Parts: sequence; C-alpha cells; structure tokens
Amino acid sequence: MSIPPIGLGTWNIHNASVVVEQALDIGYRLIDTAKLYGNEREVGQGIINWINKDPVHNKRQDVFYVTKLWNDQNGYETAKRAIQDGLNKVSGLKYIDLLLIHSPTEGRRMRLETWKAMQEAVEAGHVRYIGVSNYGEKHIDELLNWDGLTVKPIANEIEVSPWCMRQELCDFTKKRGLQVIAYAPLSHAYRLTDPDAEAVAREKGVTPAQVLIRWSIEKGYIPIPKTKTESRLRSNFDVFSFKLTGDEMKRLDHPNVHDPSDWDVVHCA
Ligand SMILES: NC(=O)C1=CN([C@@H]2O[C@H](COP(=O)(O)OP(=O)(O)OC[C@H]3O[C@@H](n4cnc5c(N)ncnc54)[C@H](OP(=O)(O)O)[C@@H]3O)[C@@H](O)[C@H]2O)C=CC1
Ligand SMILES: O=C1Nc2ccccc2C1=O
Repeated sequence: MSIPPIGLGTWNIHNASVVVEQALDIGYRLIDTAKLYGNEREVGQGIINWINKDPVHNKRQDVFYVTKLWNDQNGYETAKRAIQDGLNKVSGLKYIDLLLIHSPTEGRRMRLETWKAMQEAVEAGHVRYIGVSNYGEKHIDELLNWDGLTVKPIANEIEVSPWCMRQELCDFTKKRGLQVIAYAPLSHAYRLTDPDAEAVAREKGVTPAQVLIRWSIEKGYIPIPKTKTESRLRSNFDVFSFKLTGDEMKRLDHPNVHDPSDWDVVHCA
C-alpha cells in the first residue's frame, strides 16, 4: 500500500470539479474530501473529467480518493448507510481509496460500531483502505486492541504544522503502523508571514507555503494543503526540488507552542 506523498485538501472549495481537475493535471494524486465539506460529488466529477479527457494516460487507479464519515454518520447501521451514500455520490469512481472516521468524538461504542461497518466495506471491495482522523493515542490503542478488529487502520489524519507539532502523537501514530496525514499544513494561512518561515523561504528562493509543506514531508508526513487558486496549486506541489536542512527544520519547529487552526478533539473521551 502506498499513499501519495502530498494531497489536495478541499474544505471550502465549492467549484471542486474544476479545482480537482486542475490539481490532477498538475500532478496531485491524493484528493481529500468529507461528507462535511458538501463537495464529494463535485470532487468525484473532477476526477472523472480528468480521466475522461485522456483515458490512455489518466487512470482511475492512479488517483487516491479520500473521504470521511461525519460525526452524525457513526453507529453500525448508520455508517453502513452512510458508506453506501458516499459511494453513490461518486459512483463513477467505483470505490473509495481511503475512508476515515472524521473524529473520535462520538464515544467508544459508536467508534467501534462504525469501524465494523467500515471493515465490512473493505471486505466487500467498496473501500480499499480505512483509517481515522483526529484520533489521540488512546483512541488508536482502543481500536488496535479491539477483539473485533479484522482490518487495521492505515492512517491518522491530524492537524500538524510547526505551531501544532503533536510530536508525541505523530511518533505514536507511526509506531503503531499508521501514516500521518497532516491537515492544515499551512496553519490555515495564519502563519505564512512568520519571520522564520519567510527567512527560510527567502534563503531557498521558495515561498513560505512551500517551506511549510516541505517541513511536513521532511517529518515523514503526508501534507494536504488546500487552495482553490491555480497558481498556488502549482507552487504548493512544487516541493520536491529542494530540501530543508536539520538547522532549518529546527528554526521552524515550535515544540512549545500548541496553536491548532481548527478544532482540537484528540483528547476527547
Ligand atoms: N480531518 C479534519 O478534521 C480536517 C481536515 N482538513 C483537511 O485539510 C485540508 C487543509 O487544511 P485547511 O484548513 O484547508 O488549511 P491549509 O493549512 O491548507 O490552508 C488553506 C488556506 O491557505 C491558503 N493558501 C493555500 N496555499 C497558499 C499559498 N501558496 N500562498 C498563500 N495562501 C495559500 C488558502 O487560500 P486559497 O484557497 O484562497 O488559495 C486557504 O485560505 C482541508 O482542506 C481539509 O481537506 C482540515 C481541517 C480539519
Ligand atoms: O476541513 C475541515 N475544516 C473543519 C472545521 C471544523 C471541523 C472539521 C473540519 C474539517 O474537516
């Protein structure tokens, strides 16, 4: 199993079919959406449009479509129906590459019931891989120690940036065999004028956004920056022709800051 090294986040993208097609043209291969974002159908359409315009070169199996079950879709029967709804919205894609539980907030019983429905979707061939999002250490171990587990999670999608490093959780996630998908890698654009990010960017001849995306990659994470702007789609993807040194990484790190740009539920019961 290999997950592409970078993805496109699509929260708040309303013309998603256009943006997704542009992203795939540029080279993005992972697209992250969710029931919550209200754009699964459009994201799927963007992928289909991209395949249809050059079916010899653009293949369904080259795209990694990620979506998530929202909090109100937890519970065994509800999740089963929700997975079918999600599949129906992107019927042209035939399957979901990675399905995540969006968050652990609904409690242990709901989390595990939802997982049971997700496992069955893998066993039925509707979903290739399953994973979690916003899970803390205890949620991960709850799942891995559950006696009903037949399909292991492959990833934990969590907010990670130099101002929300979550080093212990990231190390734990990887130690348990899950990849870290880093959401809000640009800290929702709140930190693009940070003096150190700007200085490193100037020295390297790149943008602060490229520095932050590269920071995630150097850490061994899969960043999923969001942009609806075509020029930024291009530059955010252009992060494989330079590296950050150990000193530059340290200059960007803020291990003592915890400033998530969004919700923070990894410690919920
Ligand atoms: N699982 C979860 O609970 C969560 C998942 N996510 C996922 O992660 C994705 C990314 O996180 P998100 O919160 O969107 O925040 P990001 O950190 O990706 O930042 C997005 C913001 O940065 C701007 N931006 C992007 N590139 C540049 C650039 N090169 N220069 C200047 N500004 C730029 C965008 O503007 P513009 O679009 O106008 O160009 C947008 O305002 C989401 O879209 C979603 O897919 C996010 C939050 C929670
Ligand atoms: O992309 C997202 N933005 C959010 C804001 C609040 C809760 C969940 C999310 C997302 O998944």
